[in-house]
Amino acid sequence: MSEAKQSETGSFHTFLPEGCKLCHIGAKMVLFVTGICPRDCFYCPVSIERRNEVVYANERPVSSDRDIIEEARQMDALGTGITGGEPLLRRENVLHYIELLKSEFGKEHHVHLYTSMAPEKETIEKLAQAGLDEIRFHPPVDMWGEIRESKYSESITNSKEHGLDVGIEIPAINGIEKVAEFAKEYDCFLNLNELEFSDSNAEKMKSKGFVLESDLSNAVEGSRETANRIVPIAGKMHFCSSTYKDAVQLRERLIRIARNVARDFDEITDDGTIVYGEITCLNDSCRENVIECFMEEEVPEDMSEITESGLQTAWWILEELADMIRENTDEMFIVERYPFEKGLIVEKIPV
Ligand SMILES: C[S@@+](CC[C@H](N)C(=O)[O-])C[C@H]1O[C@@H](n2cnc3c(N)ncnc32)[C@H](O)[C@@H]1O
Ligand code: SF4
Repeated sequence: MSEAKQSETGSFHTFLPEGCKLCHIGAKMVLFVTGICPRDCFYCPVSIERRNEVVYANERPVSSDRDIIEEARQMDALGTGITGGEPLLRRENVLHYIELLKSEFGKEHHVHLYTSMAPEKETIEKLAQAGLDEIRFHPPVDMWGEIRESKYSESITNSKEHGLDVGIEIPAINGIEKVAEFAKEYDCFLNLNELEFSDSNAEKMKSKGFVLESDLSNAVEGSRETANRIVPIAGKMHFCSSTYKDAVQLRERLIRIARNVARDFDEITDDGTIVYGEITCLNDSCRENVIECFMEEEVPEDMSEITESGLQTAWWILEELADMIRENTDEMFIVERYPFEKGLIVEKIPV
C-alpha cells in the first residue's frame, strides 16, 4: 500500500472521489429518499424508523422542497449525496430533487447518488440530464463473485458514456477482491466502507461471527485489514474508516453550520458547538435591570440578544458582569449547545 495516503483517523486512499472531498470538509448534505429497499443486506445500517416512505435532509424530516433548501442553506452545502433505502425506487422524486438543487444552488452544487440497483440506460440518461455528477453502485454481496457477468457492467458503461463519474461503494468484507479487479478493469473508483455495527444490524452481524474492534468504536474487527489487503490489486480506491465518519465528517458539518448561524457573541468550539452566556429573567424588571447595566458598561448592541427567557450574551461578557447583575437576576449560565435552532444542550454551567 505504498502510494495510499493515510489519515490519522485510519482512512486511506489512492484516489479521492469528488463527492468525498466535499464530505471531508462537511459540505455535503445527506438527502435520504425513501427508506424502502428491495435488498436485504445483513449489514444494512438503516434504522427501523427510517425503513418507511420517509424523506430526510440530514436529520431534518422533509415534507416539502422548502425543508431541503433550508437545510442546505443552514449548512451552506456545496453538494448533496442522495441515499436511502433505494432512492431509485422513487426515480421521479430523485430527478426532481437533483433539478431542484441544481436550479437553487447552481450547476456547481455537486450531487452524487447511491444505488444498489443496476439501472437501465433510460434511467441513467434521465439522471445525467437532470444534472447528476456522480453515481456509486452498491451490488449486493451475493453478486460480487459474478459482477462482471451481471447487469452492473452495462449500467457502469452507460453511466460513463453519459459523462457521470462512476464508482462502486461496498463495505470492506471478505469477497471484495473480484469487485476490486472489476472496478479497475472498468476504470471506476472503489470506495470501501469500514464495516460498522448499528442497532439495526447487530443481531445479524453477530450471528455471522463479526465482532467489534473495541469498546470505543462501532467498527468491525478485521474490516480495515481486508481493505488493506486489496490495495496492491485495486486501481483508484478509498477506504473510509468508521472513526473518520464519526469524528471528522460530523464535526466539520457542525462547524460549517455553526459558522453560518452563530451570532457575533457566540464562540464556536473545535467540536462545532457554540458557547454563550445566558441570563434568566422571570420578569420584565429583571430584564430592564440587566439591559441598563449592559448600557452603562457600554456593551455593544450586537453582543447581546433578548430572548423569551431573558438575555443572551458572550460567555466572557457574562463572566465580567456577573457580580454586577447577580442581585437582579434569577439564574446565569454558560451554555454549550449544538448549532441548530433549539439545538441540544451539551453543558450548562452556573455562573
Ligand atoms: C447505507 S447505503 C445507502 C444507500 C443504498 N441503500 C445502498 O446500499 O447503496 C450506502 C453505503 O453504505 C455502505 N454500508 C452499508 N452498510 C454498512 C455497514 N454496516 N457498515 C459500513 N458501511 C455500510 C455500503 O457500502 C453502501 O454503499
Ligand atoms: S441496499 Fe442499502 S438500504 Fe438496501 S438493504 Fe442494502 S444497505 Fe440497506
